[in-house]
Amino acid sequence: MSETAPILSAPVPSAPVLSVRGLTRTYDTAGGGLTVLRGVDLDVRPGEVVGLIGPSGSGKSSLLHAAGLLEHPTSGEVRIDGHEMGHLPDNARTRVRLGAIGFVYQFHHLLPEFDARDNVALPLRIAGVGREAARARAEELLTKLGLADRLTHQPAQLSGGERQRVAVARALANRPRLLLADEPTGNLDPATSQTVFEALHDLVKSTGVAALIATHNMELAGHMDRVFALKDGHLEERPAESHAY
Ligand SMILES: Nc1ncnc2c1ncn2[C@@H]1O[C@H](COP(=O)(O)OP(=O)(O)OP(=O)(O)O)[C@@H](O)[C@H]1O
Repeated sequence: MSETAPILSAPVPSAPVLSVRGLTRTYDTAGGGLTVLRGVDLDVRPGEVVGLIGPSGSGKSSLLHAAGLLEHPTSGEVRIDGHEMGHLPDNARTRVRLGAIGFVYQFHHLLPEFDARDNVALPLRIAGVGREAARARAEELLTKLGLADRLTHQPAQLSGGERQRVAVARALANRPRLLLADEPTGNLDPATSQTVFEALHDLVKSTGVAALIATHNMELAGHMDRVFALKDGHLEERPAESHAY
């Protein structure tokens, strides 16, 4: 597969990048069914940074996992670029996930034996991009993230904030349509969180990727385009400047 191979057929005109409708998620537990999502609707459009807040255990990760095609919801629809994902066979869902969706987690999950550039190039190499082209793309992204002088540093030689910026670059390497981030700054001090968020935010705006970011950081949530709180399994949009739980 080349870097430009289409992952999905053409986007449905004017469809959001991510569209979730009537999403429910019930886990089987020893104590019986545990329902954490009770009918979630959400759209995220190109270039939008949408925040997801809510107390621990409210279902933020569950929503991201369903939106990112890592898990099937119990019911409801997940559409990417207007295409319903629920009926796709697993190999097609995996292909969409690898090509159209980028993930950033609280912990960077970088490979310790690879330097920053090769960590970012890895998803491109997996997608079949040649070594030099993959490295060039990695350098371009790392430079945009202010890491031009850290290309050959291994993760252990980077600060926490630098590692998270490398993780952001890796998530965007394949030019995904959708970026999903689960507490991307949850492990960082407030000043570093701000730096990482600003870098991520600028890249979202300049690339037009659609971003959904789960966070406990209300300061950062205040800088997002829209913010939704998960409460009792439902999403409630929070008006600007009042992103409180
Ligand atoms: N595989 C699973 N099996 C059973 N219960 C689960 C499973 N995954 C999550 N849960 C439960 O579902 C609820 C929601 O979990 P989830 O991780 O989505 O919340 P969260 O809002 O992301 O929390 P946090 O902010 O702490 O990361 C929690 O009560 C959790 O224990």
